[in-house]
Amino acid sequence: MVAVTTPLVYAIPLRTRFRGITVREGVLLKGAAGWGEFCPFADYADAECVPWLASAMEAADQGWPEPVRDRVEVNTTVPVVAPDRAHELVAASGCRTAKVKVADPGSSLVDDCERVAAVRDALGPGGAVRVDANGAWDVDTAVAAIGELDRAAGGLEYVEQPCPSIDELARVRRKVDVRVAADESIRRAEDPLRVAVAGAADVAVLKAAPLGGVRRALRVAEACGLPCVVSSAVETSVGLAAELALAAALPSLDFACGLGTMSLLTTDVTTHSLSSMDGHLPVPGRAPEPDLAPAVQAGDETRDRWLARLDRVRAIAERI
Ligand SMILES: O=C(O)CCC(=O)c1ccccc1C(=O)O
Ligand SMILES: [Mg+2]
Repeated sequence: MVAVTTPLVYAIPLRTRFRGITVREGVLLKGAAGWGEFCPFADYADAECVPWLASAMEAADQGWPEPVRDRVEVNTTVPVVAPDRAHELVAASGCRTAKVKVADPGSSLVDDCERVAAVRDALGPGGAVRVDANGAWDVDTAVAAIGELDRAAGGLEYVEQPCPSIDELARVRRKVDVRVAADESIRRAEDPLRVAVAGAADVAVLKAAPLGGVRRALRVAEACGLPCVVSSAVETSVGLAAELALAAALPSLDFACGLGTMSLLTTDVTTHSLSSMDGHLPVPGRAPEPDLAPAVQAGDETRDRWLARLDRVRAIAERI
C-alpha cells in the first residue's frame, strides 16, 4: 500500500477542448519509490478506475522495470482546430510525426481534410501524419473518409480506432490500404489478444494507466504480438513519466509515441516538465517531484470529489 503523505489534487485547464474536457484533474500520490498519478476521466465508473490506481501505486511503491532506451520519439497531437492553427502547432512542436483528431462532432470531413492537409504542409514530405477518429465511424463511412483523408495527407501513417468494435476494425482493415491502429479496443488486459486474433489492427496503442501499470502493459504488448505505440492519457508530467517508462521498456518501438501531450495543458505540476522541444522525450528514472503542485491545487469541491473517488476505488481494489 502507498505510504501516503497527503495526496495532492490538481486541476489544470487545457489549451483547447480535448476529448470533451476543458480542465484536467487528478491526484498525485507519494510512496517509497516516488510519485504516482491517479487521473481516470470523469466518465469512468469506479470499477474501471482500479487499473489506474494500480498504475499510480506501481509508480509510488515499486518504480518501473529497466529501460532499454534513454529517449523516445514522440508525435505532436493536433486537436480540432482551424487549419492555420494546426499548421502553427505542428511547426512549433519540433515533431516529425503528428496525430490529427478527426470525426469530432464539431468538424466535417471537409474540415478534417483541410486540417490534415495543413499538417502535411507543416511537416513536409518526410514527416508522418496519423489520424484518430475515436471510434466515430461505421464501416462504410470509415472506408470513404480514410480514402479522402489519405489523399489530403499525401499518405497516412495509420488511422487510429476508425470504428467502435473489433469486428468493424477488422472489416475496415480488409478494405483500406492504410494501417489500422486499435486504441479504445485495448483497455483490458485480454483485449489485445482479441484484436490480434480477429486481424483487426496493424498497430496496438497502449496506455500504462488504464492497463494497470507498466509491467502489466508490457505483458499485454508481448501477448498481442503487434507493433505498439504508447500514448498518454493527458496526464501531468508525473503520470507521463510512467507512460515514458513503458515506451522505454518495450523491446521494440517502431513508431513515434503519443506522449507529446504536455503542450495540450496550460501548465504542469512540476518545473521538471516532460515537454518535448525536438520531437523526443528523455526517459526519467522516476516521476519528477511535483514542486508546482501548490500552484495548481484544486478547489475544495474538486478535492473532496477526488479523495472520495480515490477511497471508493481503493476499497474495490482491496476486495479483488
Ligand atoms: O496519442 C496521442 O497523440 C495523444 C493522446 C491521445 O490522443 C488521447 C489522450 C487521452 C485520451 C484519449 C486519447 C486518444 O488517443 O484518443
Ligand atoms: Mg486514440
